[in-house]
Amino acid sequence: MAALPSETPTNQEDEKRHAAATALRWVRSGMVLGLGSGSTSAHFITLLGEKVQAGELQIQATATSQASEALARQLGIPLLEPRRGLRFDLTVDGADELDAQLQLMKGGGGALLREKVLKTASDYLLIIADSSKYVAQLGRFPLPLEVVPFALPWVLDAVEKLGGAPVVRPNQSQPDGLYRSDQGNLLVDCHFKVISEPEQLALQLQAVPGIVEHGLFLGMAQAAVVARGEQAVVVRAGQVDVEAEGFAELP
Ligand SMILES: O=C(CO)[C@H](O)[C@H](O)COP(=O)(O)O
Repeated sequence: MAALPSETPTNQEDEKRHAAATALRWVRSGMVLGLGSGSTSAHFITLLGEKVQAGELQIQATATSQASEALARQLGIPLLEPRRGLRFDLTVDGADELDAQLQLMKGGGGALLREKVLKTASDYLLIIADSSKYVAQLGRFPLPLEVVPFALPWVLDAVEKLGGAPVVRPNQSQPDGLYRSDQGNLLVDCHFKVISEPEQLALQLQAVPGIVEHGLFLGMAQAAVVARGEQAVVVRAGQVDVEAEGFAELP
């Protein structure tokens, strides 16, 4: 795995904010943006909102979750509803894990379905992450699945056969004690420990009826900004560049 610069003691939240601030260099006035979900994306949306309020950026956006949409609305970011033909110049989103080949694990915040929908309608996916997310191999973080409630028992059986220990995501504030996605579906977190063949696993999961989407995002991201200590590095498949003037140009 291509190495990040050596670690200096830092706060994870500072790294998230630093990655989000660096990602602003990708944004140009006139762009239509996809807004990701989770705490790193929330930093990005907040910083973006400040630029919009200051009149420094004119952009429009669609969010990947109700939470991100509410934050963007509160900050005065012009929002677009889903419609046919809508495309995004750039989507900026977090990840639970990423490797040097830009294989991603996403969905820790439960928004993987909308995240994949927006990514598929985007010309460019930029991932923003703190250094803890950069891994040699995917799988330590449990792989999230969005699952139709009726199909749950058979999905659990199928995941077990594939070698992952499935856990239905809890939410104690719900009457049934279970977490629901923005679509009203359940989330199942699959503990594989190591995912040695992500492409094969993705195909196997796609073949299980009732799994609406899985959290493996393979071959989808163009670049990632990973913050470590005071530095932000840009990861493109197989390559790590320490922050440098001009790296942020879109291809
Ligand atoms: O995939 C996601 C939500 O579905 C998030 O991007 C992922 O969970 C990272 O979250 P955070 O930035 O809070 O660490």
